[in-house]
Amino acid sequence: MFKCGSKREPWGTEQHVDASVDSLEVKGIAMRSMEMRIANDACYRGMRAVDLLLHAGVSPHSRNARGSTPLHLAAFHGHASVAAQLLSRGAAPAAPNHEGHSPLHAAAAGGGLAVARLLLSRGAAPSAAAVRLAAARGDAPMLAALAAAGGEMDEAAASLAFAEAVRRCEEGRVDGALPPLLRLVFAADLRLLLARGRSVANVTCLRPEEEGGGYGLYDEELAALPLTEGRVCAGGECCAECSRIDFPSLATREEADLFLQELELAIVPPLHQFSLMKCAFRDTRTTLHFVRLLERMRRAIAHEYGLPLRRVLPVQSFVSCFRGAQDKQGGLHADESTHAEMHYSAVLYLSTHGEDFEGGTFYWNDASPAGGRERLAVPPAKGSAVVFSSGWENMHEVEPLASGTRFAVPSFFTTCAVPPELRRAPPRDDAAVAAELQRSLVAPREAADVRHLMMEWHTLFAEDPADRPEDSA
Ligand SMILES: O=C(O)CCC(=O)C(=O)O
Ligand SMILES: [Fe+2]
Repeated sequence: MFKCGSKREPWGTEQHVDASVDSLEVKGIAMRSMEMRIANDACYRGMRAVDLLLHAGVSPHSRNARGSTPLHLAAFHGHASVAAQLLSRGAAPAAPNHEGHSPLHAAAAGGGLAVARLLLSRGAAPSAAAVRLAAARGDAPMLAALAAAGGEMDEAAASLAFAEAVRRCEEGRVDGALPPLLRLVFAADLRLLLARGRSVANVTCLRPEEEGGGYGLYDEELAALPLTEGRVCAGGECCAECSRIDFPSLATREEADLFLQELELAIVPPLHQFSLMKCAFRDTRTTLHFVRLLERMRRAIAHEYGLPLRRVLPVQSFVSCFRGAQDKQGGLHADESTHAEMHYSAVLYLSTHGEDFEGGTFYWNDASPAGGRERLAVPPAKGSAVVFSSGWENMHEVEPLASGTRFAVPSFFTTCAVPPELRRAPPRDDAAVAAELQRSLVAPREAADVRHLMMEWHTLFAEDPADRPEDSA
């Protein structure tokens, strides 16, 4: 039986051999079948033997029982020179087999990057199925090659790639291949998020009239504070424009449900909060789900406010859980007023108003032009999020919970630089990034490790290596 290495061959080479035992005679060499011989030689002897066979008249279009061509087989086994030879002899770069799989699909399944690049350069289209195969294998270079040709990850592919990243972390395989994979997932997540839609309401930035004032105020005191146009953004570099953005689906329902399952076990009464720090001491899977969502919020903020990704740092993120009637949940406040370094906020909801709980609605609370205050309701829905500039223009409050359980993930970001005394040299390469992820996220030994991660985040999860800051925030 024909076997090529130890790889599983999804397009059925083995059946092919069983099905085509027709003897042929070429230049005195007895063979069971030409197709088999090409496939075999592609695997073991490479181009020279294939060259001889092709010269002897074997067709590069020959197919096995599943309709796979020699090009499919060369692609799966990563023989770029054989594939090039077959292509130069007229092999069709995109011909599907009986299952509809193209040679590129075979390359994506087998990890033959050079063949994949060759096929793409000959016009092979990167199908969603090929992208998903590469995603499931966590093959970042293959995913990058497919994306460069227009084959970007869809939601299923991004989740497969992330699941593979989680698996590697759980199995202790945190190496230089992991950061590029995570960066691809995070970039896909932002693209997919924006495709799911959002609605933006621009608002005039507001700050306290009195310089240095306006901090630590709540409720009536805050409502009465004299304000003027502009941002404070103490110590940071914020965008000059302010807004509030509704994302109907910052997390998909499946993601929200998965995360929620974990949280329901982790946040048991009387606990009603769960921070990333506590999360990192719980288990790798929950931590990484948290990190993926937090990074999506960070990228959404950088994108919406036109800020370089390296300037947006997470300062705090936690899951809040309120159960049953609560007299007071969140009075009127502005996030930047409560903590000066909070410049951008995001609140992701994991529960739905009217289904999982009653009350608990989020309200914008603005001074009305006619005097007094006016409120605008944002009823939480599973997977939805509000993202906003944290200044005095975006005062908000949360209505007391009447019944049910309400999970939310309030997250706060700063544009302040990391204080010089806490800065570390940015990691030199992806192996160093991986080592840092292992130390501060996958297997932290003390809370300080996770705390430090927040400050290093922007260097570990930069858009690309060139975006890693040399000496600043
Ligand atoms: O849970 C919410 O809806 C908002 C929470 C909030 O405003 C905050 O934590 O600052
Ligand atoms: Fe808030």
